Amino acid sequence: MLIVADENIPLLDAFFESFGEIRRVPGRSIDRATVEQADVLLVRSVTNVNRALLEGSKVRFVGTCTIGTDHLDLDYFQQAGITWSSAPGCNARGVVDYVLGSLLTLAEIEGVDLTQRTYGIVGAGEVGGRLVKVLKGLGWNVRVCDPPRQAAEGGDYVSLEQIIEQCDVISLHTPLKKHGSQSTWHLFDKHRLNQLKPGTWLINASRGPVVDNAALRQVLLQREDLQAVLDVWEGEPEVDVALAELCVLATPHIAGYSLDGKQRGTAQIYQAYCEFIGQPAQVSLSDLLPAPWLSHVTLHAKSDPAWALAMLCRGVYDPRRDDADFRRSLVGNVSEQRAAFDALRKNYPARREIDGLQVRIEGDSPELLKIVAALGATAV
Ligand SMILES: NC(=O)c1ccc[n+]([C@@H]2O[C@H](COP(=O)([O-])OP(=O)(O)OC[C@H]3O[C@@H](n4cnc5c(N)ncnc54)[C@H](O)[C@@H]3O)[C@@H](O)[C@H]2O)c1
Ligand SMILES: O=C(O)[C@H](O)[C@H](O)COP(=O)(O)O
Repeated sequence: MLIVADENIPLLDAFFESFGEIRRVPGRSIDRATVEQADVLLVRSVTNVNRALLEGSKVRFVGTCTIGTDHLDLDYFQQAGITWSSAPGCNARGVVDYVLGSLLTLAEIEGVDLTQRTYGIVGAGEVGGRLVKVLKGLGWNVRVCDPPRQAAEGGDYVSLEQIIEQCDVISLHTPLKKHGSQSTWHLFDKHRLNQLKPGTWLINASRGPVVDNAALRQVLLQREDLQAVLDVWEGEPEVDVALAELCVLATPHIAGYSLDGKQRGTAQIYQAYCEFIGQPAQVSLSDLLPAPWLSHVTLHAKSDPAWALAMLCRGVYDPRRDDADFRRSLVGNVSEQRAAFDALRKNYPARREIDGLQVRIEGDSPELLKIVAALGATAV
């Protein structure tokens, strides 16, 4: 049996070698000829998997080791009888950590107290839902917009217009949907961007086209009060360099790139494949994932809560390094810039997740305990 896999998928041997031959290919080079003889195709988000790629091939199972599925033609899979799976939630924690790090950076630059801001989360699924829990756990003021969930479940949601009117910080966590009533293509278009409250911070770690990038560049040029953080770009790996230069933080689609999240993605696809072939899963991620790089921290009860929050988050992950690496790569011609975008992602340092921390508080501090609990870390 032949498994064709994106070379950037971690732990391929550990999870898949018992099933057959694994052929590793750069994700953007996977083409008809590469997959023709494959039984199984394992991808990440950079490979468009559709009729043009698969028709005439032997592929019967497609796994994407990612949360997003906008690169998969699911209607075609159904017509062609191809089983598929994604990895829901696998790297959601990494994105939450990225947003927390971005907020800390913005607060430092702007001299703002994060506890005094109102946060608008657009899309409250695996990523947005976890982010809401962390922010509410910190006692911060949060509004949530998720029309599909609101229609299905009811609950305490607001409209996008209310988010724009009421929030100082807007963080986007919707899937990219190009068509239909819940389309998120250019959800933030020129009109909505112009309506942002003075001083709004806009964070996009969902998919590039959820924000009209050309419009955002124009609006940022006209309105110095707005601050943007972009992890995802229209047309990536090519980015609008002028837009990147206007952002407070600019990163090459690495918000979810924790080691834990990437390995979890492979593990989830392995489990889905075992179900597909009717075999019990025999390999477990817990036997493979290394212990956290930073595990035990002791805080004195008298330490300042804002300092403690920043120290705990940044001790594990600080997006400023990714921003600096990315900015250094924004030189040269377009093909050099595209190559640099992919190289930064391929050679990404092994980063861990904040909820792997174990925190001891020396003395009595309900405020610090609240922070530890909100971050999902363990108080010991
Ligand atoms: N930058 C990264 O590294 C990174 C990492 C993980 C995920 N992502 C992106 O983030 C997206 C969200 O991830 P998730 O795991 O939370 O997905 P999810 O499917 O669990 O949740 C998405 C939520 O968005 C809601 N939604 C859909 N249309 C909406 C709209 N028009 N307005 C408001 N809400 C809407 C859905 O109802 C759902 O609750 C993924 O689809 C992926 O594209 C990016
Ligand atoms: O959808 C996802 O899971 C994320 O966007 C993921 O981080 C994408 O990573 P890639 O597949 O591009 O390596």
